[in-house]
Amino acid sequence: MLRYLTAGESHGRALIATIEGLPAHVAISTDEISDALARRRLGVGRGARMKFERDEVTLMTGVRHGETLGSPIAVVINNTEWDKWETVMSPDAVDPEELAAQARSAALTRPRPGHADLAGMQKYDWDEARPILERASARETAARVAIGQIARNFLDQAFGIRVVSHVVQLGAVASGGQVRPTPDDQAAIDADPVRCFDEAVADAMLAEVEAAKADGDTLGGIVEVLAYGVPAGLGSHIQGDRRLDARLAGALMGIQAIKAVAVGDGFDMSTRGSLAHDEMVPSEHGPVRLSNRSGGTEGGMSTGELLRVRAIMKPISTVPRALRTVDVASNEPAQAHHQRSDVCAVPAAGVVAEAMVALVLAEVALEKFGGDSVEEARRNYQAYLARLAERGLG
Ligand SMILES: Cc1cc2nc3c(=O)[nH]c(=O)nc-3n(C[C@H](O)[C@H](O)[C@H](O)COP(=O)(O)O)c2cc1C
Ligand SMILES: C=C(O[C@@H]1CC(C(=O)O)=C[C@@H](OP(=O)(O)O)[C@H]1O)C(=O)O
Repeated sequence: MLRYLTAGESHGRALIATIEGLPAHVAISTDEISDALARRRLGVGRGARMKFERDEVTLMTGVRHGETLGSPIAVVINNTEWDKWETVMSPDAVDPEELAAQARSAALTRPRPGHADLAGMQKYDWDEARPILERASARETAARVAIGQIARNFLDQAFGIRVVSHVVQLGAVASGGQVRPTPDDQAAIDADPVRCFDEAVADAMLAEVEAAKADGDTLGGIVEVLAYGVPAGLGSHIQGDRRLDARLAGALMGIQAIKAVAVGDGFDMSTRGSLAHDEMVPSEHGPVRLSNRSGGTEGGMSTGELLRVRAIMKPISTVPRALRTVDVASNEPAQAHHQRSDVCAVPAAGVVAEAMVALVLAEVALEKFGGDSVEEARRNYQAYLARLAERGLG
């Protein structure tokens, strides 16, 4: 069983992620995790914080001499800005006068539309938004990307499964969707300021971000994650919560600001059956599908075709042209708090989505193949492939 959790506040001392259930001998290094975290900072449209803050990674437990031990892994990402927040975010009680002297400690009583602020203040009994926004912030996604990288290495080393993402829509500018990168294109995608692989629209997407910025507005979009090398038979039809499509959707919807997920042709599938399904014909290796509209899952199981999922991100909630809200201290109309913010984080959301897809795939692959070492997982996987071939089904 694969289990993972993150902890940490946006301006706290550190983010922490733990993951348990990965086998022994997954090759992983601190540098690889740091590189993954650097990728999450990519993309035009991110705010000032991306420039001055660094992700300082320490692999605390579960890894020795570049290999996982099979024991719980704990990763810490230190917040390099901690000295500025030490009083405001102190775990222990602080001198009230010292706290009041800090501009950062001002009570946030004007909840920002689109954020967790108001619902969190209602639910957790707080008079201001700081105790809520600190954990609701997508700063937390750094912790997921860190453990997602270990899951990625496991998938690649045991099964040759590789994940890549690209931006397919930014604001009103959409790629035709037919230009699909492979994992070998990752460097080229990351080099593009909007992480778009479709040269025909990349410049227009960039212009869309600049226009939103000039207007004091923010921008949403759509990312697509592709997983290559996924064998048929991961996930299951036998219970809703075991379905691969349901687990992918849950994991992607669990990312801040993701408001819809489409598996395969997703929202375009409400048409005729003859236009929606993937016909099969015989081949010397068994049945092959003539198309992949399903996006690589049928009946909650992987089909062996390219896994293709999309996540729809809403525009950044903190809009520079501040939105109307209510000051809950006075119940008077007010403008929402705004200090700084990303204009667009869709390119970064793609990197987070890759991590979540990798974690789900690692989970279902371990359910199917088990294994306490990478070698054992690989052997079990190869035995399964051999059995499919023996039956003329793969
Ligand atoms: C990578 C990433 C960066 C984000 N950066 C910001 C930001 O700078 N400002 C902001 O208002 N929201 C940002 N968000 C979105 C908020 O975290 C999110 O909208 C908020 O927590 C409310 O959650 P919900 O949108 O899922 O309801 C970001 C989201 C992601 C995935
Ligand atoms: C720090 C990160 O993202 C933050 C996510 C975020 C939000 O509200 O989600 C708001 C911004 O932070 P702040 O409110 O402090 O300016 C982003 O910078 C990060 O991704 O590492």
